[in-house]
Order: sequence, then structure tokens, then C-alpha cells
Amino acid sequence: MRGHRTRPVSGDGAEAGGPAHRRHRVVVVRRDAPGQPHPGVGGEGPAGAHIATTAVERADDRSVIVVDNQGRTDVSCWGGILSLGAARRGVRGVVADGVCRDVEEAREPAFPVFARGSVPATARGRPQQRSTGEPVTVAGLTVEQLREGRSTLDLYDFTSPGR
Ligand SMILES: O=C([O-])CC(=O)C(=O)O
Ligand SMILES: [Mg+2]
Repeated sequence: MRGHRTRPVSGDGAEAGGPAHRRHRVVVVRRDAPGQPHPGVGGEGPAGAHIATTAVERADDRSVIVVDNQGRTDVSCWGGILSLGAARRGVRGVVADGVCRDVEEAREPAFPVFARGSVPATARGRPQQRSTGEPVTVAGLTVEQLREGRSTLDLYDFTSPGR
């Protein structure tokens, strides 16, 4: 991701991965392209939840949240309230293919935010969240959320010991 201009905006970058022995899962958020408002999937459209709040609700201390805002830099896709909510749930960090705001509000909970930079412009009333939990392509990489009961070994077709 660094090679694609995503950089640590808040927190110690080394913290985002956490201890190597822990199994992390990824909660992914996909946003619509600029100028293409989406009617919403599963109640997450214009009348639905604010950006990434569903991801925060679904995440826990094994989670890294990935936000696909298609590299958009004119409006944020992550902010201080989201950082606070995610930090309280123990989320390990967020990687946003876009920009964030309220960077200083992520510092106090020491919540790691990786983004393309920061911008003051709120996401409120701007592009709408399309879905949570569906695969996304971020900086050329497809990121898929692990389903309950699956481990990273399954992604490589390895069999977990004892199965
Ligand atoms: O509206 C936004 O861009 C998000 C925001 O400020 C926050 O989560 O605090
Ligand atoms: Mg804010």
C-alpha cells in the first residue's frame, strides 16, 4: 500500500498488524465512484448508516477495517468519531484508499490510520456507502473479508491442524 501512496496518518504503523500470532480479519467498506450515487445495499444507501459505521459495528479486536474510496482525495472517508468508535471496539487499525479527517482525534486513542492523506471536507452528504463485507480492490489488491469459521489458511487451500 505504501507504494500506492497510502501512508500512516495516525499511530505507529507497526501497531496496525499487531502480534504476528494473532489472526486478524478484515472488514471492508466499498464506496461508490464520485458522481454515481447508489441506491444502497442492505439499507446502507443514502438513507442508511453514515460511512463505515456498519464496519465499526461489525469489527472487533481481531479486525482491520479497509475502506475502498477509490483513491478519492477531495472528501474524507474516515474521521475522528469513526476512529474513536473503532478504537473502543479494539479494532487494530484502518487502511483507507482515500483520505481521512480529524487526524488529531485518532492520536489520543492511538488508533492507526493509513490513508492517502487528510482533508477537512466531511463525507456527510457526499458519496454513499455501497456495502460492507464484500470484496474490494484497493490499490490493485483484492481484499476479502474472512467469513466466520474460516482462517487465513483456507485462503491458501491449506488445511488447519485438527481438521
Ligand atoms: O464525516 C466524516 O468525514 C467522518 C468524520 O468526520 C468522523 O468520523 O468524525
Ligand atoms: Mg468528525
